[in-house]
Amino acid sequence: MTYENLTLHTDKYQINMMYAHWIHGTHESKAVFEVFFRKLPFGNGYAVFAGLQRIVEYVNSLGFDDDCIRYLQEQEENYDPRFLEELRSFRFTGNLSSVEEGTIVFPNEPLIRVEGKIFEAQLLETAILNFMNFQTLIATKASRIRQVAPNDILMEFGTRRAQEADAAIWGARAAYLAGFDATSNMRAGMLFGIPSKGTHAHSWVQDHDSEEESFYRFAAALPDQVTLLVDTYDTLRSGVPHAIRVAQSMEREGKRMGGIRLDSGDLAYLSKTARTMLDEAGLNYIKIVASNDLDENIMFNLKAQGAQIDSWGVGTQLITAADQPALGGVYKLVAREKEGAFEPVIKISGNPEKVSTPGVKDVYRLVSRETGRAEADYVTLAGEPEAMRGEKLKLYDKTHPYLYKYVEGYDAVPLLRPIYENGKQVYRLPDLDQIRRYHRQQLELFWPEYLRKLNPAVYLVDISARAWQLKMELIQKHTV
Ligand SMILES: Nc1ncnc2c1ncn2[C@@H]1O[C@H](COP(=O)(O)OP(=O)(O)OP(=O)(O)O)[C@@H](O)[C@H]1O
Ligand SMILES: O=P(O)(O)OC[C@H]1O[C@H](OP(=O)(O)OP(=O)(O)O)[C@H](O)[C@@H]1O
Ligand SMILES: O=C(O)c1cccnc1
Repeated sequence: MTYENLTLHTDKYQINMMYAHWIHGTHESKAVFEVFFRKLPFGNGYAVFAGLQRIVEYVNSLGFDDDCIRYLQEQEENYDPRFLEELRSFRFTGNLSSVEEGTIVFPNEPLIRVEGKIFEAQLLETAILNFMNFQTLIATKASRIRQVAPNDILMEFGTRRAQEADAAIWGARAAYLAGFDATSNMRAGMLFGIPSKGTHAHSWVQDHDSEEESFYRFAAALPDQVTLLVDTYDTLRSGVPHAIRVAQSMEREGKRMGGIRLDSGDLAYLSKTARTMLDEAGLNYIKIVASNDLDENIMFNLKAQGAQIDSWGVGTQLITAADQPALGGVYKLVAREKEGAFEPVIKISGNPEKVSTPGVKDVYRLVSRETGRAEADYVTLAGEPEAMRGEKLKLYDKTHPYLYKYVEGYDAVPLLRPIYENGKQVYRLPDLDQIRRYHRQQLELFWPEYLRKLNPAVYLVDISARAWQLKMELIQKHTV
């Protein structure tokens, strides 16, 4: 059963709302939705935005074909056949702006803005959140892992534990854009141009009469930079000595072994002892690769213990974002068309964090000209001129308004880029290596205090006085 069309990759309630709009003749009226998340994952100080390429591919491929129409007809007898006929000509004709992949992002700022016919904008919610939430989560996890091993080789090994095939390949891509060096997934390598890397499994060793024979045969087949897994029987008594013998015999043929891999036991002790054994045998060029349920915390600990690990294979914990398996990004209506103009709308909640910020918004990163570092992100109503003109701004902490700071002498970098205008794609998707470079530049914009893994400083995301005023007015309007 393969069916690639993603048009019905949405919740039924979206189609029901589309239908109800169609019934009442309001389906062509315009609306604006914004995507944001409220809380950073993993206790991290920032998130790494990802998912845009998938969103663009999805929007470009939208189309209700015969199978979709037939299914909708069968599923819901209320749907008028004329509505279903109209779906056949459905395509996205609106505007979509988004933060670029690899951008460092924070809670409560617009990351994607969709402006279009309500009929169209409503359908997109589920898929956009699905792609953005997952990929941003994995990119953020990968970025944390990169932080603890800034100079080592990082390999993504997660496919066998991923939540199915799409998660494996898009997760591999997210990991790469946030700083991993390679993936073991060949399809992700082929589709996205990610370097692929691999060693061998225990089965290779088990499938031979002896470990040593298995090493010789593997090295003979793949002499160029071969990495041997040394923990099948006894790492220090058998695996490492056998690998050393094979490496020495390779040297006699003018070849060099790439590495050994440790996949169990005390990785600090084993790597240090293996390093000494390799060095004493004159094989200091052989790298040590580690794997086994690694994450940024274990890696940090291993480094603190002086582990001699050059290269890390990280699977389950990364690809499943095991310590926080979902990012809570949301897609909220911020304005609707009324009598030909956009009217801001709000969602009130007993939980102050869940009260939405009404109105069509922009977001700027205020980068100090003096230090080259980001001072704050500034969320405005669309078109507010002060930040764009570089005027002195007073930024408040909205929970504790007595806390404020002035910023001036900054460049206001708009974070939302036009991706679609009137349904036409106006953004050229960068290639993955450009995104990786851009992500590295993004990291350099931030003081290390915001980037540290544990208890990072909270970066200021401020909303303009006008946006705040509008929010207060709408809260009052709806609560009296
Ligand atoms: N020195 C260390 N300090 C902290 N954690 C470590 C250290 N060495 C290994 N670990 C981690 O401890 C966890 C448990 O390893 P465990 O001992 O269960 O593996 P194992 O039993 O040796 O191997 P396996 O069960 O996969 O064959 C793994 O996540 C591993 O990465
Ligand atoms: O541990 P992860 O971070 O997910 O990395 C991938 C793991 O997959 C492989 O073994 P597999 O899990 O298939 O078998 P094992 O647990 O017996 O080593 C590999 O040896 C790693 O241990
Ligand atoms: O190449 C490897 O060593 C590898 C790949 C996937 C999972 N575990 C290990």
